[in-house]
Amino acid sequence: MRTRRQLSLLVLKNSLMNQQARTAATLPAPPTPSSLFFFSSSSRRPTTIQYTRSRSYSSNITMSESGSGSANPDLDSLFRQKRILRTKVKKDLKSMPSSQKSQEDTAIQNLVLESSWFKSSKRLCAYISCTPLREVETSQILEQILSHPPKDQDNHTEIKKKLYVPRVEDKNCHMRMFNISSIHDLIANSMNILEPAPEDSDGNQREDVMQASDPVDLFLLPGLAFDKSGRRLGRGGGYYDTFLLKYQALASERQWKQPLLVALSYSRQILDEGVIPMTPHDVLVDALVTSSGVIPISKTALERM
Ligand SMILES: Nc1nc2c(c(=O)[nH]1)N(C=O)[C@@H](CNc1ccc(C(=O)N[C@@H](CCC(=O)O)C(=O)O)cc1)CN2
Ligand SMILES: Nc1ncnc2c1ncn2[C@@H]1O[C@H](COP(=O)(O)OP(=O)(O)OP(=O)(O)O)[C@@H](O)[C@H]1O
Repeated sequence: MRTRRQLSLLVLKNSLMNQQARTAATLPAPPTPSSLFFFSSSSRRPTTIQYTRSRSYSSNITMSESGSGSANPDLDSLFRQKRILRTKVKKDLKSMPSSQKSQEDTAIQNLVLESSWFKSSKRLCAYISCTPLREVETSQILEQILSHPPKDQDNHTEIKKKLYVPRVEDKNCHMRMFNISSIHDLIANSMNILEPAPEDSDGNQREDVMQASDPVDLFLLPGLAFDKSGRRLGRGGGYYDTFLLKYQALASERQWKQPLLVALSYSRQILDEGVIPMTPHDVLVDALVTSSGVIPISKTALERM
């Protein structure tokens, strides 16, 4: 089995290969290292980071020990900066007044439920919000999807949406998304997050989204912090980035439209550009939903939202 470090180097290699195949438009000019307060000003090794606006973030890190496959201090430093930022954001979320939290939870979910891109979605992957993690709630959205299909303006019942939710398979960034049709399909895992068992109560295998014959059109993503360039800081497991890269590759292979990646965020989770450190496997989101409104970021989002 590969170690996390080997996996990361593999992803870096794939990412560099993918970069050649993609048409990448340029992100806004990156801030200078001195303006990134989480970036060390004493980096001892040469690091060139190219900011690309492709569906996944690709950074080209010049390794001073090229080809050695040994530790990369620049990458280590970025992961360290991510850990520091996670601690800071978690502390800030803990201090969020519960009245503000519930006001934002309701506003964000209503924005999603009332949006055309949500209403028109047929198959979606969403997270099951976990209260101790202080994530934006998804309970109202999930309830709406799983209970009664919404009615459109002419009072026609829309086609019931197909919902896939995450299940962590192991500690090696491996997560799957299974189809559920009821909230009762979920059980709490060791991290106290509700997730589906791979088999239903009749012993039938649930559909894994990677095996589905039709494309997912929408992902509702959790995260600890985001910026208006689409950068997303997760909880550090690498689960979502790994999954999204695999799903994007599957969609390309099958010539499907790429899914819209929408992250749900409290206002305080939106950080200034340049503050969120990016590592090679990070996938950019297409849009953010905050209590103040939807923020489309990518060209895809501007076209579809
Ligand atoms: N609701 C929800 N489901 C999800 C995710 C998520 O972020 N939110 N995941 C997204 O990947 C996957 C699970 N990954 C997770 C990774 C870390 C932690 C967690 O509890 N982290 C602690 C710190 C633990 C530690 O430091 O060892 C924390 O964040 O406080 C939870 C889920 C799949 N399901
Ligand atoms: N110094 C390091 N060098 C290489 N890989 C590392 C290093 N530190 C952490 N990792 C790996 O990177 C992955 C975490 O990536 P990252 O911190 O970008 O996750 P995330 O984007 O916050 O999480 P997610 O994708 O689940 O939302 C983990 O698999 C971890 O083992």
